[in-house]
Amino acid sequence: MTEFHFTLHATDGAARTGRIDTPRGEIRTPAFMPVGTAATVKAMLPESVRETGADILLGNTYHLMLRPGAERVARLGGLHRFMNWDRPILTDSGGFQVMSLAELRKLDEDGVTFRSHIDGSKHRLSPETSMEIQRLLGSDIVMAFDECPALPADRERIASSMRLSMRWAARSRAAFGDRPGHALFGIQQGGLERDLRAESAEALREIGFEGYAIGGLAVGEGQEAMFGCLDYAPGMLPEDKPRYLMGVGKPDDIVGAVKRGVDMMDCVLPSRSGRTGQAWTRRGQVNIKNARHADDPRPLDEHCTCPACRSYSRAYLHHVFRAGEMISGMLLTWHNLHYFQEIMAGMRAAISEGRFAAWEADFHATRAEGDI
Ligand SMILES: Nc1cc(CSc2ncc[nH]2)c2nc(N)[nH]c(=O)c2c1
Ligand SMILES: [Zn+2]
Repeated sequence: MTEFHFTLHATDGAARTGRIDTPRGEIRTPAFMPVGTAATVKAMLPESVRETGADILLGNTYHLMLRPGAERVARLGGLHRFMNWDRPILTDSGGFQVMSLAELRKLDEDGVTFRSHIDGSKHRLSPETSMEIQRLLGSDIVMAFDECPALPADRERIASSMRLSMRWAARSRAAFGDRPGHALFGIQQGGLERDLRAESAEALREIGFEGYAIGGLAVGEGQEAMFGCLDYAPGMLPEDKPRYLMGVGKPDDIVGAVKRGVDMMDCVLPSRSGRTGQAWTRRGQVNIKNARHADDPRPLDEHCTCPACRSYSRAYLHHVFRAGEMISGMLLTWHNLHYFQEIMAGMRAAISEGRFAAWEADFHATRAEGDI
């Protein structure tokens, strides 16, 4: 049985490239993880997600515990079997989604009680129940149960929330048990406060995890503040373990995060914006619903090798979006996920060849501002 093991191959400044070996396959870092919230990457078949270059995808404890239920998924063979994805899966621990989606939630030292946004039924999440749910799902990378304070928040609120999350991190570690080949990641909190970020990193290092996430960012602070925090936060975490920045982001967020030492990221952006007609390309964004594309015979991006760009015109994509046809969301999601993976592959190669700065300069130079 292959253990869970991270190997660093090369660094270029603070940027790193490497590989995570897991029993279900390798994860090439820096890695972008598509989000499969309800056991599906929306509008994509799993084999298509793999074709875009993804090594790992995300699932959600919150959504799956409510529907179809973690016990049911376990009875049916676990999440990999259930959704026909046999490579690594990372599941978030649920606390973040409760605070952003559930109704009537009550937070206390032990955990959080909430009502389902689907049918109003009452549920409880704690470090212990989150670990049990993620075990039932069978995910390869389990996230510690944390609390992510909504910003803006004052320093005292951020400090007390972070310290609660650190107590929950210790309980998550204890409840996770001994699961060879599986990983538990701790989540650093502390908002934009450097000293609180350091306190959190030290607390997590004391407990010991197979990987470390940077939480509490991409919650409305803006790119400048996020990068300011990423100028020091990744370096506070053990350098021989993967660093996962949660919920990020737009292409230029991703490039800036990798530049600052982040190894893994996830975001709903490429899939969600694909369904709304927003295409991300190396020359900037294309809003395919815009009338200017109605007669355009060119592909979204003439350099792109994805199915949408190989075989369809902007005029066609414009038409099927305007007509509300399902193929519209499929093709743009595929293109966006393909493009995001192309960015990751480009950065992995550039870092391993010591030319990240040149790659980054070219990345920014070709991105015309606004719609193209
Ligand atoms: N910005 C952001 C995003 C997410 C969701 S990541 C995700 N889950 C499922 C899909 N994507 C976070 N999750 C946790 N547990 N903690 C955080 O601080 C946090 C911060
Ligand atoms: Zn394409």
